Amino acid sequence: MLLPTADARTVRTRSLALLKNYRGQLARVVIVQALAAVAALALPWLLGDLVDAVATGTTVAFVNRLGLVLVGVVLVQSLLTRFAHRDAMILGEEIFARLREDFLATVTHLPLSTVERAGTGDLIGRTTNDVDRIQWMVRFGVPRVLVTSSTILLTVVAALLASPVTALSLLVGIPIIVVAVRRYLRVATPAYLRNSEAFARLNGVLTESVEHATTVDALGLGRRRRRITDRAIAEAWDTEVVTLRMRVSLFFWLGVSFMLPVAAALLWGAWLVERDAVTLGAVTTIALYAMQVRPHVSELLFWVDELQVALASLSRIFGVSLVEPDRAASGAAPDDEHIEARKVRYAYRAGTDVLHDVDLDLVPGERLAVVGPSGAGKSTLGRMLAGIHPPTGGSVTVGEVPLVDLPEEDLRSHVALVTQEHHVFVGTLADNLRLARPAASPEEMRQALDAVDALGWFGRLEKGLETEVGSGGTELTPAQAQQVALARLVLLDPHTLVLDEATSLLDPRAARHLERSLSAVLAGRTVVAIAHRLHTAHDADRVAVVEDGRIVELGPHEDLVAAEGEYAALWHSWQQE
Ligand SMILES: Nc1ncnc2c1ncn2[C@@H]1O[C@H](COP(=O)(O)OP(=O)(O)OP(=O)(O)O)[C@@H](O)[C@H]1O
Repeated sequence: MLLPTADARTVRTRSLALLKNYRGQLARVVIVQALAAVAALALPWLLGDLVDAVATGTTVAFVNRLGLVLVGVVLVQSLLTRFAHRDAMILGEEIFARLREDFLATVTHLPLSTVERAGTGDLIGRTTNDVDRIQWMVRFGVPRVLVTSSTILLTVVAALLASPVTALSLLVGIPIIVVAVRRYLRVATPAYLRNSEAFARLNGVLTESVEHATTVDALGLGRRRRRITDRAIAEAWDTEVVTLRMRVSLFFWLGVSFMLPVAAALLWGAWLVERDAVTLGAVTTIALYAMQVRPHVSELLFWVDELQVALASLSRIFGVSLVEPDRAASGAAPDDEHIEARKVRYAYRAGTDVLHDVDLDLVPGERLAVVGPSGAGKSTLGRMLAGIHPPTGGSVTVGEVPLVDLPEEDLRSHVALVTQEHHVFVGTLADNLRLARPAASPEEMRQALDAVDALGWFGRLEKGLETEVGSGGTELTPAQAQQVALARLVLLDPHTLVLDEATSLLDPRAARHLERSLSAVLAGRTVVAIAHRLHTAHDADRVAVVEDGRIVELGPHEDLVAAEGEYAALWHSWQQE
């Protein structure tokens, strides 16, 4: 199931709402551009006057004066055009920045379960390809559409003012444009969608072959992969031919419609001049306007085409904000640190519960180990206890308030999940630590690193907290990355921690060192440890045995061993290993 896409109406209302924030700037761009266009329109007008003056007889001084005025007009027009372009580009950048920030805020608050169900590929496609397409449209398209449409409008108005009868010739291309563009728009969007889908498939096939080249080689799949690739290329080729044919036909008819007004202005003008209905100068003016408006109409239509692609991307981008939130802060505040799960059920897919009415009462300050066979539901229970997903049934509460009723930032100050994924974000070490507590002082961050036994390597960093880390910066080892994550927990300071296989992926030496760091972090907190090595269970205050989504045994290690049940069997077999 993919993330939703917004319908045309939503795209329209959201785009207008976005543009509304820039009403002032938009008006400024249009006004400056209109002034530039008026200056540009003065040229044909003055040239028309010149032709008339020469035709009826005039002085050299008049021609010189008009020449000077023409130079002045060109200068003013260039200056105004420059300002109009600059303002339009700044506006484009600001609109795009706003769109991107809003989108990022939405994406980072998406319910995890929805992203997991949709697959990260869809979201990544939207945050990269679609954002790029919009960027192109907003940065260059929006300013150019403003510029070209205001120029076209003013040219037509100026032509009508200069000589209404002759200006009629400008309209002859319109029926052809309307028919060609309407036909094109009808087929363009589905054709472009098919085209991008075909290229996405081709990309997938190529990436798969390259990424798994050794497997392809080992199993002798070369010929088969080539056949699949050829098919994908053929499909991409076919869709590309369709879109190209579409464009060639469109641009042929547009070319005709652009040339037609110039020819019409000359023929119609000549006919009118012969009958003394208009002057030669008026015909010159209109013919020049017809020439002048051509590139603008052509550019506007180019952007109309690009707009189709951008609108498809916008509907995918706005679609992300249509995802229903999986929680809403109720405003209730927990009055203690007691976490309790009551009749918790959870289904990743509707109708297939992986947890069945789980009850668990955590004693504040205790260490609880969760053990059980693979796929029993341990991690899912851990995620429920940390408030990552809202349960499908039942509730997990802290101080009687459901975890999912707390604002996200409050939730993390109560309970946090520690997994083996420790991403180091691009930025400084301080940026990475402040993710947990934005207001943390350098001293607090240093103390947090000290608490997790990281001062050794930290002391060797020349720039200390200001060291750039993450991809492209100083490379941190997996153990160091994990210590940064643990230092973040110290800063976050939740009273309860859920550890999911926190140290299992590291080599034993690093793991022992990290366990020391970890125990410093765990001191004084309630801890739920999802245990894969039973010695964690042995050291815990209580052990919960999960099987098929149920807690089947719960109690201290000694009691469970004495009871000779599931846990005792696991314990004995682990000891024998
Ligand atoms: N994101 C997911 N989407 C769909 N099903 C899932 C997802 N994550 C887990 N499951 C399923 O839920 C059940 C419980 O999985 P869970 O990871 O909670 O078990 P576990 O006891 O932690 O297993 P392990 O020790 O192997 O990690 C399994 O059947 C698993 O296939």
